[in-house]
Amino acid sequence: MAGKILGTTVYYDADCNLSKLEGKKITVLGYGSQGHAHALNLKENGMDVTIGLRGGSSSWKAAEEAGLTVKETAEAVKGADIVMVLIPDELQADVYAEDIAPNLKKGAYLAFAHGFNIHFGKIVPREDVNVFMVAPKGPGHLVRRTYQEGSGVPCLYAVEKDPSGDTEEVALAWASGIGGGRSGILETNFKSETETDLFGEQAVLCGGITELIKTGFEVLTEAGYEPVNAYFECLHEMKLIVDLIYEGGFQKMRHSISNTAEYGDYYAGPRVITADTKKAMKQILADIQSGKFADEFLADSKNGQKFLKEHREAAANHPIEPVGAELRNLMSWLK
Ligand SMILES: NC(=O)C1=CN([C@@H]2O[C@H](COP(=O)(O)OP(=O)(O)OC[C@H]3O[C@@H](n4cnc5c(N)ncnc54)[C@H](OP(=O)(O)O)[C@@H]3O)[C@@H](O)[C@H]2O)C=CC1
Ligand SMILES: CC[C@](O)(C(C)=O)C(=O)O
Ligand SMILES: [Mg+2]
Ligand SMILES: [Mg+2]
Repeated sequence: MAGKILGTTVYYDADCNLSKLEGKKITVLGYGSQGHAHALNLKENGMDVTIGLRGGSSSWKAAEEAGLTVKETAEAVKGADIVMVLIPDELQADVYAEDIAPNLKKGAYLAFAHGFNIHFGKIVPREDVNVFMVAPKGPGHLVRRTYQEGSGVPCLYAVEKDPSGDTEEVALAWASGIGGGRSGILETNFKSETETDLFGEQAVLCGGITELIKTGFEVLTEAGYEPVNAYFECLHEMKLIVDLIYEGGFQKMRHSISNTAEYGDYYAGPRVITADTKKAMKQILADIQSGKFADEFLADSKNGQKFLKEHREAAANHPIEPVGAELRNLMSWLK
């Protein structure tokens, strides 16, 4: 049953009322990482789900093959009781202005999996519209996979506007319907989710970890060591070590490694992540809080994603990638 964890309210399936979704027309915009997971999990929970996509979308066929009704965005929004916006953040404001706002019925629920556009004021819904967020704390493909396996990814939820008076119940039902209530649905607000999510992915989960792995790999290979050894030490074992931390904290991981490794951990870690690194992280957070990051990210999108595409290409051509591709061929369980 519902409770508090470290001051945050947490709900489970038993606290959620799926009937808040039953009989409602649900539209999920986008059939990508999050879109396919929300749509399929809700459909398997008996909900009436339509997918909205742009004409000619590469996702159209996959959604239809999964047994979902697919319509162009504006058509899919018309008559919907709940519209969950699961298209890329940088496109949402334009799609909202062109296809969603003119077709969103009075009193509808407008939902997001990340607070970016509401928090930074890029989307400002009408006063009659209920606005909530269900943000899974994990990639969409795991939202789907864990649901199929019988568990679920924990979700944050938040309510921004509640003219109907029951938006929190609808949000909790959504989070439960996609599997979040099996592990926990935690209350937050749009500001906190947006800023912590952006900080996490930039400084630690995506930006931080890939730079750490890449730099370690470069140091070893530039010193003449075999790329295979460098890959195992800096990338392959990362998952195994993080799995132990995930299961039982730093203590479980340090219990499992040798004393040599544990001594080296305390001896060298603070030389890699220094006071300067912390200072840089604080600046990253400040740029998120001020909206500087959001504006630069959106400007890059309007500029044909020049920054994103150049960096995507450079990363794909880094020497660690062919080494990984070859080594993963040895790992039959990854196929
Ligand atoms: N990825 C993740 O795991 C997480 C994402 N989120 C949030 O979820 C939201 C969706 O992200 P994510 O799942 O990564 O998105 P994806 O990039 O995976 O979604 C792409 C989908 O959106 C469709 N799409 C693109 N442009 C349009 C358009 N103009 N009109 C209609 N459909 C369009 C694409 O179709 P096509 O291009 O074929 O037309 C495709 O189906 C974001 O707010 C994100 O921050 C939150 C938590 C985790
Ligand atoms: C860590 C990246 C993420 O925030 C996520 C999967 O939670 C995202 O935006 O994709
Ligand atoms: Mg996230
Ligand atoms: Mg994110």
